[in-house]
Amino acid sequence: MNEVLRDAGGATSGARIPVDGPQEMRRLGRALAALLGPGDLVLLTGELGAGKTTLTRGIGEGLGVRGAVTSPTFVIARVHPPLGDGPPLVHVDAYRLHGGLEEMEDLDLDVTLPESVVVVEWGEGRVEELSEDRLHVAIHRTLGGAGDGPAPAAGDAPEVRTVTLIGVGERWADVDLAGLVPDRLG
Ligand SMILES: Nc1ncnc2c1ncn2[C@@H]1O[C@H](COP(=O)(O)OP(=O)(O)OP(=O)(O)O)[C@@H](O)[C@H]1O
Ligand SMILES: [Mg+2]
Repeated sequence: MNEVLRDAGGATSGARIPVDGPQEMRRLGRALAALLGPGDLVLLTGELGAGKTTLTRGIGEGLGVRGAVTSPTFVIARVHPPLGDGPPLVHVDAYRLHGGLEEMEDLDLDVTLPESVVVVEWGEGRVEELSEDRLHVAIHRTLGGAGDGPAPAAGDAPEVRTVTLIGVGERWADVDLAGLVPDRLG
């Protein structure tokens, strides 16, 4: 079951969603894409290999953009143009974005951020100033239900992840993040 998170002020909304395997992570991305529009900023956090790019791949599929989303290893940002009339997806790997926001603005993308959906891996603490409204998505590995144990060693533990979504700002105040259900893969 998804857990609803809400702060007293009401300007922050959130949810905690269990995700069982990479396929389901993609399907969650597809479902999330249905909530996203031009100007939206999504910040992804989670340790190496947590599933940030996998989630972004699903977002790209859900938005209907050109090109499969892959790890932007050799570039800081990649623009995926829309195939239909939706927004482009700008996928940023901020891991090496040491100059922070200015460097991001200097990337000389051929789309503007207000017309795009911008998804930033490792974005927390680096690009918040791009928008007052933003969606923080944190991916944690969990040992089948036992919340706070050490991260399981690769290969020998249940591949369950927990995705925590926190919407910051008015944009997200009334969005039903807890209602997100991983989409079917078509
Ligand atoms: N929910 C999940 N459960 C199990 N495995 C997953 C899940 N999501 C993704 N994976 C797998 O974990 C591996 C790493 O995923 P991915 O590249 O998306 O991580 P990442 O967070 O982007 O890593 P990096 O920090 O290197 O950018 C992939 O093999 C992917 O299939
Ligand atoms: Mg990645």
